[in-house]
Amino acid sequence: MLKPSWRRVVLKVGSALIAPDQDGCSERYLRPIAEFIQQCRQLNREVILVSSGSVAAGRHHFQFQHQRVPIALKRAMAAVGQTEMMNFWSRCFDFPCAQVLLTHGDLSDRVRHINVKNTLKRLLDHGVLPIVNENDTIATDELKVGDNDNLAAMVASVVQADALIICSDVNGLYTADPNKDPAAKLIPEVRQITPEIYALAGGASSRVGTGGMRTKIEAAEKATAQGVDTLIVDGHQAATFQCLLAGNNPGTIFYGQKIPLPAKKHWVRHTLRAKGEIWVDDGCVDALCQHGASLLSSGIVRVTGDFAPGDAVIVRCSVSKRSIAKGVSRFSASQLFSIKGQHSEKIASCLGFCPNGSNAVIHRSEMMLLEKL
Ligand SMILES: Nc1ncnc2c1ncn2[C@@H]1O[C@H](COP(=O)(O)OP(=O)(O)O)[C@@H](O)[C@H]1O
Ligand SMILES: N[C@@H](CCC(=O)OP(=O)(O)O)C(=O)O
Repeated sequence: MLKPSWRRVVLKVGSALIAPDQDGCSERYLRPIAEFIQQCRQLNREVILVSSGSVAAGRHHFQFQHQRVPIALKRAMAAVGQTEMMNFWSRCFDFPCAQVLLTHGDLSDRVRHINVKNTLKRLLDHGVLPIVNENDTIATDELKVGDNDNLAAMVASVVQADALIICSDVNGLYTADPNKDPAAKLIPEVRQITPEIYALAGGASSRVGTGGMRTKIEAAEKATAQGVDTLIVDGHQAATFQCLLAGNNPGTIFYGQKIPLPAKKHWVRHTLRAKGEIWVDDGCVDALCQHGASLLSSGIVRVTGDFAPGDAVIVRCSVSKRSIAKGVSRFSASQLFSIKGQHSEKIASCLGFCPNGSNAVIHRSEMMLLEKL
């Protein structure tokens, strides 16, 4: 059941709905989705659309028969398909649409992240429908989110949505891929995303989808951590949208956590990518996990990777090798190499300066424990 009070929703539409025949955009499934968006707005509910499909929509302009498309050609397909897709959506509405193309780099840089947030807010305030996609034409592997399920979850966090609705070609999470296992059963509700839930997910079975069920569960984990209810629904069926408008769940609902993660911690945990690892001793693991302490240099045994101050890192136990926490390091890898194992008072003499006036290597406000020990 959807919360009756929801006011702002992120709606993600997969490629198989935009260009089901890989022959340009098709109206077949988009009309009922467009009507749903219109009806939401009439009910004073704000919608942010995350639309996949630039590659699938642009593909027919290129003479290329193989299934595996080279990346340079994919970028070109995305460039032409994105305009077709935007034109298509714009024609569905009598209010303005705005194209918002993002990469992971835009969401992991704090200033650009805030710019994205402010722009989306202004668009919503002025009645414009934001239509978000990954900037596939320029995104490199390091800068890419890689799939629009995770991108939609990051957007839901940026705009503090009440719900994330992922429209797919399947009506929810099943006990196994229903396209492969006819005995698979729909799971209508998920309260906790555990490794067992991830184990149910297979890859994409359509020729156009990216990521399959796994990326949808990752998206649900990101969104629910910030209190956002997440639904996976079948975007092929007009009845799906009537059901949603009536406040019912037509597929699988992952319930938002009752105590959402604070925004900064959520960003560290679910948006930033770790650039290295800090290996710590048992005493340090205990201080972090049992006493909520900040990470100090004295507990550090080893540092791997190349990171700068402000980059995210994984904290790992040097004995069990388990990942303990993720946080923002206030020191670079090379600085930590000089101060590892040293008491905090020695930092200034080891480095010749104290880089940021603080002794914590990772302050507890910028660190997330990854598992309960
Ligand atoms: N446990 C599962 N439950 C439902 N679908 C699954 C599962 N495992 C794998 N899938 C596959 O995931 C597909 C949806 O993902 P994908 O093709 O990436 O769609 P989209 O374009 O909507 O993102 C389904 O068509 C289904 O074949
Ligand atoms: N950004 C890509 C879509 C990536 C993606 O996640 O696709 P899908 O699995 O169909 O939602 C595009 O517009 O072609």
